Amino acid sequence: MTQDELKKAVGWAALKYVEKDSIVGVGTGSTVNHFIDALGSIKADIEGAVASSEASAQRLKALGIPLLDLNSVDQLDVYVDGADEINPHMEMIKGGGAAHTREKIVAAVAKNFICIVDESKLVDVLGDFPLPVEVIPMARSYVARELVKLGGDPVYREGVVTDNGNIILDVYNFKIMHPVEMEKTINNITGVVANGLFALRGANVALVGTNEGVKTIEG
Ligand SMILES: O=C(CO)[C@H](O)[C@H](O)COP(=O)(O)O
Repeated sequence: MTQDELKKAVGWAALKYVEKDSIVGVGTGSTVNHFIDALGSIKADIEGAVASSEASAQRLKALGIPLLDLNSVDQLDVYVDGADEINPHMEMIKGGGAAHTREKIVAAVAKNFICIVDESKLVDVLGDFPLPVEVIPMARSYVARELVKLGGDPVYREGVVTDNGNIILDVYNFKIMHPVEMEKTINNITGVVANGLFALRGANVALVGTNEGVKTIEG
């Protein structure tokens, strides 16, 4: 199977976590795009969706799925999203699509985070994928210097402006042995909006697309 076929398989498999008449938290990315297509097939059975990005919102809207503002929702049953890396502790790196800040916010409101990935995203130690950090534009150089002090090599993602009007630094060469501590440390740098580590709030379930079928890992 191609990587996109594996993504499609997990996108559709995630439907089984969607409760009737519920509001669904929806992530961002090429794997989630398959989940959005799947959600379109049951749109009459759900109340609507909360999107973690403008891109996902557009896609949901195009399929006629009602969009809700997160501020009007107390709790979501599920949040479904992809990841750039996931380790055996269900900790992730996200933000390859520059959407991780809103993804963290929507995930925070959800009881269960269902992570949908193809098997290339499974790792033992996070950090081969450069860690995305969303930064207030005027703090770019200061934050970059602080990230160098932590041992990373930050690179400005040219031409990318997040949905929140900020910039992204991708940090190379971190071997992230202690994701929770690293997530807190980077978030404490003044000027950082959010980093792409999802360790304080990891996934509850991972659906992994493999050539042998979709595997379910529970956290
Ligand atoms: O965090 C994300 C976007 O900010 C995505 O979930 C992550 O980049 C995975 O994307 P894809 O499903 O396209 O491989």
